[in-house]
Amino acid sequence: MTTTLNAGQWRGVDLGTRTVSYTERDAIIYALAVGAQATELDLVFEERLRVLPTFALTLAQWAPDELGLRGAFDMKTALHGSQELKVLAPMPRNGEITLKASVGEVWDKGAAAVFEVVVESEYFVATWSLFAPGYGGFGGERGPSKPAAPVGEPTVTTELVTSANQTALYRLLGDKHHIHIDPEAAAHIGQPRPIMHGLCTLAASTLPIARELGVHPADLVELSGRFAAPVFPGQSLPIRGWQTDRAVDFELGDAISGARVKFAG
Ligand SMILES: C/C=C/C(=O)SCCNC(=O)CCNC(=O)[C@H](O)C(C)(C)COP(=O)(O)OP(=O)(O)OC[C@H]1O[C@@H](n2cnc3c(N)ncnc32)[C@H](O)[C@@H]1OP(=O)(O)O
Repeated sequence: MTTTLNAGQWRGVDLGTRTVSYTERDAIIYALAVGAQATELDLVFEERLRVLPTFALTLAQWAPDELGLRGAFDMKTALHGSQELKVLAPMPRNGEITLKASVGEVWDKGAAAVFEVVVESEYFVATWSLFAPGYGGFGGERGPSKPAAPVGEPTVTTELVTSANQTALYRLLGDKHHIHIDPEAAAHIGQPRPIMHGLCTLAASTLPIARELGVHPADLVELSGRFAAPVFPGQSLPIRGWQTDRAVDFELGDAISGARVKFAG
């Protein structure tokens, strides 16, 4: 461990403000990386482009990375545990966004610490939860427990089909952690081969759900979910959802639990 602070002392630390820029090309590559089809012109054609709100999360990847770089946890063993996104306004097709990041709560799970990183902008507020084995035991609060399993039969059933090349494409948007591309780095966290980015899997799940509901995926206004088990590129997983109006509580196989997506309208 490279830090002199215990995990709990990172609570509330300011991680800085950055202005990031992107083009239509970035937003289209992102849409393809989370499973948009060539026929979904609103997602892949500059002239009709609507930016997927989850694209914002790739622009903010520097924030959880900044906490790791400052030495709060070992970036080679920490995993993305869960994510929340609240959309405040639609993203422009291109331009600049200013993002302000800070550490939220730090939960003490005994064998691990869970660090929350909160990113705020005029377009969205997002919270990353990073699961850091070996950093618990600092005498902090345990925080939220596992989400309750949904009750009753699902009202939305569909499937997430991932492709063998998906992480190789998704990483070009900014999350270049080696566990998603390098078998040696994956082996270091006990995985037989590179694993999907949690944010790619979570965002990709919202496209088949939107198709089932007959809504536009760019109308997403809320998204959250816990990464319960790794997903491998090329895997297909069932989505089981429970719909209330334009919101769906869902789980993705055994990989994402306690998830929720809500669309405007
Ligand atoms: C930089 C990396 C970027 C990435 O994108 S990585 C890819 C996406 N992420 C993943 O693939 C992670 C998949 N999830 C897992 O492999 C496992 O899931 C974990 C290793 C994260 C945890 O599993 P285990 O060590 O067996 O933990 P437990 O015994 O189930 O729970 C211990 C406490 O930790 C809380 N917890 C478990 N999982 C998570 C999570 N994903 N996010 C936040 N908290 C978590 C529980 O609730 C519980 O605490 P309570 O006893 O208080 O209930």
